[in-house]
Amino acid sequence: MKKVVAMSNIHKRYDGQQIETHALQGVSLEIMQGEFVAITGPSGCGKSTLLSIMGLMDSATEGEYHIADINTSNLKVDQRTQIRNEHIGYVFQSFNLIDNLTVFENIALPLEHRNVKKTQIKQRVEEVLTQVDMLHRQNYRPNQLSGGQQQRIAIARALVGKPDLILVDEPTGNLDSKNGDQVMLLLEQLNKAGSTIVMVTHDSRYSRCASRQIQLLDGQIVTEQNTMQQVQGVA
Ligand SMILES: Nc1ncnc2c1ncn2[C@@H]1O[C@H](COP(=O)(O)OP(=O)(O)OP(=O)(O)O)[C@@H](O)[C@H]1O
Repeated sequence: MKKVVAMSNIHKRYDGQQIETHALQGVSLEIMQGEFVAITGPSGCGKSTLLSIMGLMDSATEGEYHIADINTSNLKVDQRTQIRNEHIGYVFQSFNLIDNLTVFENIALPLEHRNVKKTQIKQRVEEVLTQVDMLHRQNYRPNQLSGGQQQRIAIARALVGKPDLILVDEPTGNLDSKNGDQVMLLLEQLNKAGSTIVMVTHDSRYSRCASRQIQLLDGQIVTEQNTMQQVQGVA
């Protein structure tokens, strides 16, 4: 199995005007291809900071981070952007879709940035729309869809470039429980089909859907466990 994430002794310090926050304090972590990892822990423990560093949206102050065997420590900004575009897909709590583009155009965007041919874009976008069961809404705009449907489109957009890693930040935070359950079920299906997923969640019902749970406290990993059981009402 390929190692997708390898973090070694990651620290993150934020310099405030008067105080420095030591948000991550020596996190070491490996994630293998095909895993579904949930990161949990109380507010302020460093979950979003860890996800941002994993997603190359922010840099560690100290430590080494390899994604798909690429050492990210000394990359230039444009190299980081390229690696982010090619290796990582994101799903955010607030969907982050572009309202004046159609569903199809939103999903096509990451492939257009890579200069993929139009015919290939059409084929791949239709493929992921079918996977999330939203092909019939391809000409809609995001504001014509329910929250759950918008999150499925955001998941399709994360999938379209066949990333090594899908990072998911509180995917059910803006959804009612029925739509939240459907989104979690979709993530489980994608993981079973081979996607490697790392998800931050406050919701212990959903974190148990992951095959591995990592709990953070005050910027450090305090417990890890494998969770094989499925959650009633979700699976
Ligand atoms: N840009 C920033 N500047 C200064 N401090 C920050 C910044 N971002 C986060 N922090 C601090 O770092 C710590 C970890 O924050 P982080 O957002 O990673 O926590 P979290 O576990 O995701 O919290 P939540 O569950 O509430 O979203 C907190 O003490 C926070 O105040």
